[in-house]
Amino acid sequence: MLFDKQCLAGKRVLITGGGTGIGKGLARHLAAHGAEVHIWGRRAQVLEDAAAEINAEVDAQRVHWQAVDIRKAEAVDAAVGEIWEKYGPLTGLINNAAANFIAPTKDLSPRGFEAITSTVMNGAFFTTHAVGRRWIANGLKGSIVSTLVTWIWTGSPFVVPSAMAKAAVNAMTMSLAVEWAKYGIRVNAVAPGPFPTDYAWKMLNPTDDSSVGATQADEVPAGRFGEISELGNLVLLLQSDGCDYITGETIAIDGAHHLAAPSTFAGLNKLSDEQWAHIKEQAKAASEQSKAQRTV
Ligand SMILES: CCCCCCCCCCC/C=C/C(=O)SCCNC(=O)CCNC(=O)[C@H](O)C(C)(C)COP(=O)(O)OP(=O)(O)OC[C@H]1O[C@@H](n2cnc3c(N)ncnc32)[C@H](O)[C@@H]1OP(=O)(O)O
Ligand SMILES: NC(=O)C1=CN([C@@H]2O[C@H](COP(=O)(O)OP(=O)(O)OC[C@H]3O[C@@H](n4cnc5c(N)ncnc54)[C@H](OP(=O)(O)O)[C@@H]3O)[C@@H](O)[C@H]2O)C=CC1
Repeated sequence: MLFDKQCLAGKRVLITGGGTGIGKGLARHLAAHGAEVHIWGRRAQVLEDAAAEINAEVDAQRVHWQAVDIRKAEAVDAAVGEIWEKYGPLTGLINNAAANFIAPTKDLSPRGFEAITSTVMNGAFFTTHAVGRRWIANGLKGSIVSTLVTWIWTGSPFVVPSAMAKAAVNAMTMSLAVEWAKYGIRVNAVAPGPFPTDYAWKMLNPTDDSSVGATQADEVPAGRFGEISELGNLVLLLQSDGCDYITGETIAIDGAHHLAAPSTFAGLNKLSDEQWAHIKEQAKAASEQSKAQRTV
């Protein structure tokens, strides 16, 4: 193990979207290094199962969950208040929840745009605001890390609402790093390349035709996908007290993918309307399955 098993003892970190994929991997990694972790999502059973799984692994009740829709500012504020009252102040926040699907921009409806941007941009702001203003009011320092993506620098066709909203969270990162440095609040972000997770791949690579650049391991100069433990180590460092002078940074962790150019969805330019209809049908089927489990 690279870091001491207890290096995050005394830390209390909230991870939005912590019940699945990367968020769950980060929850596991931080809990395995001694942190108390709070995970959010909209499906109670998914969160309960994730918390139970990790707690069994670490042999302690270190992971707690709340069903919260981060698009609802009042629900976010109430849930953060509940953590403060029941457990004590958070020391860290990971803005990780997101929504996304690939689609030709000309065919996007306003509601499709809103579904993605309200989650990625508004959700990250509401959570950051609810946590940050409590830190400031209580005179506490804290660490915020947002999970972005390298297309904040390159842009990417066919995921325009995501690219726009992630770029907005990058702007929030740089802006608040300056505004909140005097309170001891650090605001950073990570920009992962491809780390295949179940749901993201159903949304971004739902059919054989959609297997292009951004989701292909052989187009990563490092020749492989990322491993969540690597991302976990980076986030752990940013959540520890070991590098407090880093703030306002977005750190790529992508095996040099975005520097090598094919890491966007540009390859989807060749698809026909029929192929797009099939992609939408497959992605929507996955969404419907997940929506049926939502409790908020
Ligand atoms: C340079 C780049 C290098 C990087 C390379 C790395 C490669 C990977 C990079 C990955 C980066 C980011 C990844 C992610 O963010 S993956 C996250 C995936 N996870 C999720 O999306 C979880 C949450 N998802 C959801 O909640 C749903 O799936 C959904 C996104 C659909 C939102 O659900 P919601 O209930 O809010 O919305 P509705 O179902 O009511 O739909 C709202 C409108 O959107 C339209 N819609 C929905 N799905 C599609 C689709 N597949 N195609 C087109 N349109 C869609 C839907 O019809 C609604 O609109 P209308 O009412 O007008 O019909
Ligand atoms: N996988 C990859 O290669 C990459 C991923 N990323 C980023 O990493 C993060 C995690 O993605 P990944 O693990 O792959 O995908 P997942 O779909 O597994 O994770 C997204 C999580 O967000 C939660 N979520 C979505 N909407 C809301 C909402 N309104 N309120 C609360 N929670 C919500 C989902 O839970 P629920 O639906 O139950 O609410 C889910 O747990 C995202 O920010 C993504 O953009 C960045 C680059 C690459």
